[in-house]
Amino acid sequence: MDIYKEFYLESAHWLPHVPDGHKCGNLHGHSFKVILTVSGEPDSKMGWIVDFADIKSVFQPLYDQLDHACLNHIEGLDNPTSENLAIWIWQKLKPELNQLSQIEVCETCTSGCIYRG
Ligand SMILES: Nc1nc2c(c(=O)[nH]1)N=C([C@H](O)[C@H](O)COP(=O)(O)OP(=O)(O)OP(=O)(O)O)CN2
Ligand SMILES: [Zn+2]
Repeated sequence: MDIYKEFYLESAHWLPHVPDGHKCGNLHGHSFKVILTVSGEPDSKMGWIVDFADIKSVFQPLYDQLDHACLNHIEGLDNPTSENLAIWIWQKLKPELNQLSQIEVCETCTSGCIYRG
């Protein structure tokens, strides 16, 4: 079974490797949506896989780093595509949240990526 928790980040970025004239080479902002999926079987007594609040707690330090920040200035995010952001979050979160199975990063309402490690 899968459960998920959504987070919303207001962050700025630019993409340093796009060709001259590409709009994403300019500093701009997104309301990023990050969806963390955790998989497993519900505990027989609690009836849940993990408390949603525990997912929130473990993501909070990363949220604090990413929200209202320029992503390019964060170590490891000098090229902050959706793909690289998903990998960055995975690498930081997986050791703390063993049942993490998927990270979805949406840059806009129509664009995003899904990473499963
Ligand atoms: N594979 C990827 N492609 C692009 C990424 C990315 O992270 N991975 N990022 C961008 C830009 O950050 C851009 O801001 C978002 O892209 P896009 O979907 O083109 O944004 P628009 O709102 O302009 O989309 P429209 O549907 O054209 O309005 C670019 N590509
Ligand atoms: Zn962008």
